[in-house]
Amino acid sequence: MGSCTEKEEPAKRVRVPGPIIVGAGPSGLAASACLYEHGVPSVILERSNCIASLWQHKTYDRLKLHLPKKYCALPLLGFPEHFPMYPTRDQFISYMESYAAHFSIQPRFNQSVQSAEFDSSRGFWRVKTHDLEYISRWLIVATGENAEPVIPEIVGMERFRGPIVHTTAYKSGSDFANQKVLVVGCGNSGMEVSLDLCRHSAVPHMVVRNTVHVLPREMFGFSTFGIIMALLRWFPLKLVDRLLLLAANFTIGNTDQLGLHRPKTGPIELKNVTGKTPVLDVGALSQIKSGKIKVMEGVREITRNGAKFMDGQEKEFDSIILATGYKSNVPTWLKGCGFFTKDGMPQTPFPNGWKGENGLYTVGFTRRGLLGTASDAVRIANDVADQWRTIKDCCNSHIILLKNRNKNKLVVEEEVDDLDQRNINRGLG
Ligand SMILES: Cc1cc2nc3c(=O)[nH]c(=O)nc-3n(C[C@H](O)[C@H](O)[C@H](O)COP(=O)(O)OP(=O)(O)OC[C@H]3O[C@@H](n4cnc5c(N)ncnc54)[C@H](O)[C@@H]3O)c2cc1C
Ligand SMILES: NC(=O)C1=CN([C@@H]2O[C@H](COP(=O)(O)OP(=O)(O)OC[C@H]3O[C@@H](n4cnc5c(N)ncnc54)[C@H](OP(=O)(O)O)[C@@H]3O)[C@@H](O)[C@H]2O)C=CC1
Ligand SMILES: O=C(O)C(=O)Cc1c[nH]c2ccccc12
Repeated sequence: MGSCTEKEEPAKRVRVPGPIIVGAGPSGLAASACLYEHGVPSVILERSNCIASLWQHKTYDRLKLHLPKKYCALPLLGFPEHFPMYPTRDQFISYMESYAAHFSIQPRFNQSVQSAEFDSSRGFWRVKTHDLEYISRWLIVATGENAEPVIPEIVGMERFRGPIVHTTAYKSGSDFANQKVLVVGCGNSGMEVSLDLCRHSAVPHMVVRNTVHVLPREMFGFSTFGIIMALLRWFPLKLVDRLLLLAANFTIGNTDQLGLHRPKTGPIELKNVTGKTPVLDVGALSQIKSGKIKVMEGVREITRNGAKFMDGQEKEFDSIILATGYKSNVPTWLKGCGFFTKDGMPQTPFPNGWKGENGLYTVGFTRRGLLGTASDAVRIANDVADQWRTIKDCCNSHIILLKNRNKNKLVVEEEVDDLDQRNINRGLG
């Protein structure tokens, strides 16, 4: 038994000359690669045992990118030519693996960051995991907008006799074959999971409690996202939204009759303002039209055998899938810093949310998918590289002078001299 008076062992300290990056998803890898290109070493700390863990561990088998690959490429190295326009999950993971290998990125796995705090007296960040404390002048937050599942509290949930799983744990409809399944949520996950369930002879009932924009993934032979990007170059946002909705009405018809009512705000304006992604339909809509996916109003309560709905209906279900989205986890570990909202998103909106104070940066919090990640990563690397060069030049010519005059400024520089740069690039071996 441990006693309260027992002294805690001080954590072993690792001095990192370049930035510490938290998270080895696409954003962390992109930031590290861009820094590497500038000759700046970095260390990535990842809680999981692999890169792109969201994609490897928390997504379903049938997942494909829903934007064309050219809009999902990370900086400096694109997708292989032979990949299809919409790469599969496995192809995306293989792209991430080659990306990391190409830029010699070797994250430190099983290093879940428990706290990070700026030590203003020393001028550096202290980043703690269960066994180590990392120290650096720069901290790059790359833990993502999807770090944790959102699990709503629905009345009666504890009573339900069947399984309740979030989409992060959903792999395939084969686990639900011939079942009646309640899918809570109608974002891209809810739609795609419902479609997958149909393909495994399950009967999905999808809860649509609110308004939702559904757009076809392609219109007139072009990707809808490509059309959006092209229109945005020429026209104001509101006009682009109106054109988009005209075209969507023409191609998929009025979704109102299906119980899918559109928000008053257009799809791209809504995405920019709230982060709510429009559904890019890959087949769910035709299953809704044919009645194979049943659209339900909001859930009033979960019962032992099923659910009661707002419109008074009651139905039995074998399983419940929560397609209720994700949230950031930054507030749980980043301490004493007002840069993030209580929801773990940067206070400053895009495109200026990538840089905070005291060497703090964020990559992948733009609500603009992998395009946003790429834009952040390039900016961060340019900014850090400028400081890196200044420090190096300064250090080379004035090292003795500085050592005597300003000890604080030298903390990082002494470490640069101490550590073997090649090892650092490779995640400290
Ligand atoms: C199902 C799905 C499909 C998507 N499809 C597309 C698409 O087609 N196109 C597009 O542009 N965008 C898409 N997105 C949005 C976005 O591009 C992806 O979520 C992308 O993975 C974001 O990359 P990221 O590195 O910012 O975050 P993540 O991929 O979530 O990576 C963050 C990493 O940080 C780690 N981490 C979290 N907390 C800690 C901690 N405390 N300590 C250490 N490590 C930590 C996590 O384990 C994870 O590995 C999709 C999102 C989802 C959920
Ligand atoms: N192929 C691809 O590339 C895919 C991409 N994605 C992306 O992943 C991200 C996350 O998507 P997703 O997982 O769908 O999450 P979203 O946040 O987009 O959607 C969550 C859904 O759950 C609903 N919801 C939340 N709580 C409740 C509740 N208590 N009762 C009823 N409904 C509830 C929301 O409704 P409300 O609007 O009323 O809050 C919304 O419909 C998005 O950016 C998406 O584009 C996801 C899947 C596939
Ligand atoms: O899939 C996502 O989460 C994305 O954020 C990709 C994305 C960025 N901007 C968009 C506009 C319309 C549809 C998807 C996206």
